[in-house]
Amino acid sequence: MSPPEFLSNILSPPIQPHTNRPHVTLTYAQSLDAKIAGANGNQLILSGKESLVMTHWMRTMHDAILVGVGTALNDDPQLNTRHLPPTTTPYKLPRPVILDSELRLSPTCKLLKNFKLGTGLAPWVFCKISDENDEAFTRRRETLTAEGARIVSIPEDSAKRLSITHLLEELRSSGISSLMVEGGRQIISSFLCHKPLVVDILIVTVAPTLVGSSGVGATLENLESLPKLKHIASATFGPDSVIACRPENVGAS
Ligand SMILES: NC(=O)C1=CN([C@@H]2O[C@H](COP(=O)(O)OP(=O)(O)OC[C@H]3O[C@@H](n4cnc5c(N)ncnc54)[C@H](OP(=O)(O)O)[C@@H]3O)[C@@H](O)[C@H]2O)C=CC1
Ligand SMILES: Nc1nc(O)c(N)c(N[C@@H]2O[C@H](COP(=O)(O)O)[C@@H](O)[C@H]2O)n1
Repeated sequence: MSPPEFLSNILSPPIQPHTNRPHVTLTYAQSLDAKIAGANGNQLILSGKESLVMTHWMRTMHDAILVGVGTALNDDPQLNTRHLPPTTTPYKLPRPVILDSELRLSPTCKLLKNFKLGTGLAPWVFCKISDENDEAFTRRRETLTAEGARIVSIPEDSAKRLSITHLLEELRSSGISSLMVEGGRQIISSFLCHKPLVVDILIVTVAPTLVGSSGVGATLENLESLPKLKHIASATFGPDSVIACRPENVGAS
């Protein structure tokens, strides 16, 4: 069993990292009207089973998979490869990575449960550099560590968000060559609009569904902040269209 040709063509395994950061694949599923979730952020299963399998193949092709704490709290994701066909050789599992300044991740989340059951890698949780007198923060750190998470403190950027530059450098020096970023909305915007560009490839599944104006849109940013894209490839998986693009001028190592 191997990934669909669509993926092996555009991600040419093994995916090559840059000197100081992993290769970054940004991916998400959206409705025809560009919504990634329902009203109040309700999780929607937009992908049909064929494109979901494609996404799980994509997960096996990356060393790590990142979501924001908004998604971790809202969806309680597993970020594993359970939709792939059974096989005798286990599939490579990506390292779960969560961006979580305040350590709000639940100690009972599925990512930590899967780690304890031996069905997932220990999550790496990136947080802010805290004041050592912040006892509540220290307690949350100790609790998550006891449950198996690796907690990594990194600086914030000028907008008081965890610095994507520091995150990517830290991942690269921890042996992560390829990172798949799955969302949610704020994370998609931060990665897409980061200067210098850090997204190597954008792979979007478009499901033939309408969500309406109460849904959560894929990006928060205005047109001027968003990169120009060059189309790389498209394919259909069941009823869904999957489009791969590369931001123009990405690639500095
Ligand atoms: N259809 C799809 O493919 C997907 C849909 N979703 C949907 O997206 C929604 C969640 O999106 P959203 O609420 O925006 O949450 P996100 O998952 O984007 O997480 C955002 C949080 O991450 C933390 N964070 C830390 N550093 C950064 C940074 N540099 N940039 C951005 N965020 C950072 C912040 O919390 P703090 O300040 O506490 O650190 C922030 O509030 C859910 O409804 C989910 O279902 C999610 C993934 C995929
Ligand atoms: N590919 C895809 N299609 C959808 O319809 C989705 N809602 C998502 N969401 C992302 O997948 C995470 C859930 O992963 P698990 O099924 O728990 O492994 C969710 O948190 C989003 O990141 N993706």
